[in-house]
Amino acid sequence: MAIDDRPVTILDFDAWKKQSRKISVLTAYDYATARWLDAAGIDCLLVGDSLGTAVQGRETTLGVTLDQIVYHAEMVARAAKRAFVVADLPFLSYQASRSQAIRSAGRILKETRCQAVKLEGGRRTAAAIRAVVDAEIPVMAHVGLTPQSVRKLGGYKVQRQADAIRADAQAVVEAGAFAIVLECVPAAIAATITAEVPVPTIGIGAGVDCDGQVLVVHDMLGLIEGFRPRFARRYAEIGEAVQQATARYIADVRSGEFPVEAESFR
Ligand SMILES: Nc1nc(=O)c2c([nH]1)NC[C@@H]1CN(c3ccc(C(=O)N[C@@H](CCC(=O)O)C(=O)O)cc3)CN21
Ligand SMILES: CC(C)C(=O)C(=O)O
Ligand SMILES: [Mg+2]
Repeated sequence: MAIDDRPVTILDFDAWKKQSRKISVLTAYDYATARWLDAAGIDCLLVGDSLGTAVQGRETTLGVTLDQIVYHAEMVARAAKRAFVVADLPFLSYQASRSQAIRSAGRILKETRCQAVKLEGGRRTAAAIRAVVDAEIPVMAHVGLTPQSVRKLGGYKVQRQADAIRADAQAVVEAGAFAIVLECVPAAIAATITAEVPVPTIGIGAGVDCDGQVLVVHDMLGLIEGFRPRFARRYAEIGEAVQQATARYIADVRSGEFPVEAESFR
C-alpha cells in the first residue's frame, strides 16, 4: 500500500496543519457517491445535516434526525477506503444535555464506521464538546454561520462579529475539538483564527487562508437548481447531464430505438 493510500487518521489533521498541507473535505450521503469521492483522493467525507437541504429537498437542516444521519453515515463510512469520515450531530441531538451529546455521538461510533462527529456552536456548545471528547469520541467543531441556528439568526447571513467568533474558536479548542469548520465569515476573521488556533480550520465561505475547504457535494457537482452562494464553485454540471441523458432515454423508448435485439434475452 502506497503511503498516500493508507487510511487518514485524526493524527493527520495536526500534521497537515503543521505542514501547511491544505485539507480537502466534501459532504457525502450515499455509498456510490462516497466511493467516487474516496477514489479521487478526498481527505475527509462529512455526512452533513445538509442531508436536509441537499437530499431531502427541505429549506433548512432542522428536521434531520439522528436515525437518518446514522443510516447515511453507515453507508458512507463503509464506502471510504482512505478518507476520514465525520458525521454531523443533527439539531436537538446534543443541545439538551451533556448526557444526550455523549449518547448521540456514541451511536455514531457504535453503529457506523465514522471516526468523528461534528457539533455546531462555540462557547455555548463547549461543555457538550468536552463531554463527548471525554468519552473518547473525536469532535470537529463548527462556528460562524451555524445553520441549526437559522431561526435565531433570522437567515443564512455572513457572520461578522470578529471578537465573538474568535472567542467561540478558542472555546472549542479548549474543549478538545481536533478541527474547526468556519462557515460564512469574512476572510480576514478566518485568517486571524487560523493563525491563532493550533488545530486546522476548514472553511466554507471563509476566504483563502483556512487550513482546508469543505463544500456540499450537490453544490460542487451542479445537482441543485437555484442555490448558488458565492462560495459554491461548480466543478461539473451533473444535473444538466442527468436531464439530457434522461431526455434521450425517453425519446428512445418512445421511438422504439431502445431496447434493440442485443439488449434482449432469447
Ligand atoms: N446545499 C447546501 N449547501 C450549503 O452550503 C448549505 C446547505 N445546503 N444547507 C445548510 C447551510 C445553509 N447555507 C447557506 C445558505 C445560504 C447562504 C447565502 O445565501 N449566503 C449569501 C450571503 C448573504 C450575506 O451577505 O449575508 C451569499 O450571497 O453567499 C449561505 C450559506 C450553507 N449550508
Ligand atoms: C457545510 C458543512 C460544513 C455542513 O455542516 C453540512 O454539510 O451539513
Ligand atoms: Mg452541517
